[in-house]
Parts: sequence; C-alpha cells; structure tokens
Amino acid sequence: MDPKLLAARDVLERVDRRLLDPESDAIVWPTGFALLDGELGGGLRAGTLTLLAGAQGQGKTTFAFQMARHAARSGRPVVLLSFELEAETLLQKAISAAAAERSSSTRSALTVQDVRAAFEASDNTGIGLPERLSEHPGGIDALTAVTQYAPQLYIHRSTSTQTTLDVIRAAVKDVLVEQGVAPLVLVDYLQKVCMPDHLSEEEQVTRVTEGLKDLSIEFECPVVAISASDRAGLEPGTRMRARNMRGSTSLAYEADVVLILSSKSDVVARHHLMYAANDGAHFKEWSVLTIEKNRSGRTGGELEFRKQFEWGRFVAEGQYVSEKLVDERIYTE
Ligand SMILES: Nc1ncnc2c1ncn2[C@@H]1O[C@H](COP(=O)(O)OP(=O)(O)OP(=O)(O)O)[C@@H](O)[C@H]1O
Repeated sequence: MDPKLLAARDVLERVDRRLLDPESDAIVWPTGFALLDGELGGGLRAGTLTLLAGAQGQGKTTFAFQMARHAARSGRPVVLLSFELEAETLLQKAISAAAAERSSSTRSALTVQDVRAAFEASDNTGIGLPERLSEHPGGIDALTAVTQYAPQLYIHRSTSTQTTLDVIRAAVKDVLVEQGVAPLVLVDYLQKVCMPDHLSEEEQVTRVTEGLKDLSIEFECPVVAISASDRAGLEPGTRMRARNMRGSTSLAYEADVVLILSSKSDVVARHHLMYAANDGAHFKEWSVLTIEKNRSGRTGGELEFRKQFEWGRFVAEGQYVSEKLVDERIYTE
C-alpha cells in the first residue's frame, strides 16, 4: 500500500505513541522567539515550509541562525545549508551571541569582531582558541555554551554551482542517520540552490520551492528557507511584501508560513517619524517581523525585535509593534 495513504485510526495511534514517549519524534520546533512561537502555535512544524524574506542586510541570516541555535540547544539536530557564509563565520557569530546572552551589559560582551580576531590570529604563538577567548570577560563561558550544543548543529557549505536539491536531501539524510531524528533544515538562501541552466528563473524557483516542501513532508521536519527580494522589494522607500520575493509567485503559494523582516525605521508610518524626534533613532535599532502567511494561525501579526548585529543576534524577547506601519511607500525626504 502507498505509505502516504493513511488510515485515520493509524494517525490517532501515532499521536498517542508520541504523547506517551517524550523521546519520540517532535512535531513542533520552538524558534526561541517566544512571541513568534505564540503566533505559530508553538513554533515551526514538521512537514511545513517557512520562508523568511527581506531586503539585503535586514538580518535574515542572523534571525534564521538564531532559530537554529535555539533548536540545537534544545537537543534537536539542525542542518544549515549555507550558500553565503563560511562555517567559521557562523560560529564566530554563535560565540559572540552566547557572550551577549550571558552578559548583564551587552556592551561589554565580546563582539563578533573580537571572536573573529581570535579565530584568525596569525601571531604563531601556539595559543589555542580557549586561551585566546579567555582574554575577554565571558569568553570561555560563551565557548563552552556553543561547544555544548555544537554536536547537534551541522553546517553544509553550499554553492550555487553544486548544491542541488538532491545534495540537500542527502545532507538531511546523513544527519538523520547520525542523530536518529530528522533535523530542522535551514536553507540560506533559496534562489541559490543549483538548478539546470535551461530553466527560467521562475521555473527554477518554483521547482526549488516545491522540492523543499516535499523534503519537509518526506522527512517530517520543518524547512526554513531564506528568500531574496526582487528589485522592487529592494528599492528604498518600499515595504517588502511576500509578492516581492524574487523569482516566482509560487513561492508564497507553496509556503506554509511567510515571514518578512524589515528595518522599523523603513516601515513605520510617517507621522511617527515626524512627531517623535527621539523615536526616529530608536526605530533604527529595531526590526519588524511581519507574519504575512500562517497556515496554522493568525496572519498579519507585526512583531519587533531589537537588533544586536555586532553580537550576531536579535534580542529574543520582542514585542508587538504599537505604531502604525506603512503599507507601500514610506516617508523619504
Ligand atoms: N560584525 C558585525 N558587526 C555589525 N554588524 C554586522 C556585523 N556583521 C554583519 N553585520 C550586519 O548585520 C546585518 C545583518 O546581516 P545578515 O547577514 O543577517 O543579513 P541578511 O538579511 O541575511 O543579509 P543578506 O541579504 O546580505 O544575506 C547586515 O546589515 C550586516 O551588514
């Protein structure tokens, strides 16, 4: 019989088995951003595709990697297909973020730049990483924290000339075999997945999106893919929407959840900028995460998180946006 053809009785038995055995496969992966988890009914769900979009430099990688670290810290395997950053660069961010999380004053926590300097030291003194990081307050604790969840975190250095959907599938399978449970899969980013050249960009993006959705169903895991914006979405003065994702209308159609990251100063309504002089600066420190699509809950939620990019993170405790946001054009002088 087709394994995808399920008797409802078997489904109910499976739910019961899962509830009785806490070690069994999870179906919801909390993101670690409590407000977002609330909106998503607990977090990222097995068998779903989430798209995380935003203009360049808005913090998509930072946000996705923070979700990855949270899952790994909770003991869940994660595989990050990284088309953009080297594994070492990501781990520099992880160590700095861990230092900021542990520090009562973020300003004194070691920055990504401090960690990079330790990773790349070329003084030939034979001093290892722990000793170098111990020169900074909290450096060793941060390294220890990352080392503790590191066994669950896999980074695949992906390239647009070689990393096809089959390669991604094989990587997910490798992690499943090694860890015994399916991982959270993060793709950074979708438009870079290698596809045959003869297809148009629209066809390529459609196939990748469908392939990633299939992957989430096949492995019963959540897949999160970062999506680049098209040129309109990149134009200054425009609030990016799901339709501005680059390549295909099928992107938003296939996805179960669509999240858009914007800088708050770019999307807040004009009157807030005009009448609250101090808030103008304050808005630059925050990113707005709009839930544009949500198959398992409310859509349209607007959350905001404080940026701490020097420490490779957002402050996980966010808040609901209280100001009015623009729909399309924003105030530009
Ligand atoms: N060490 C650092 N200190 C301060 N800011 C940094 C540092 N490294 C990166 N940034 C900034 O942090 C922001 C978020 O970077 P991130 O890679 O998460 O964004 P992104 O939306 O994924 O970008 P892209 O579209 O280029 O992939 C960027 O604007 C980047 O310039």
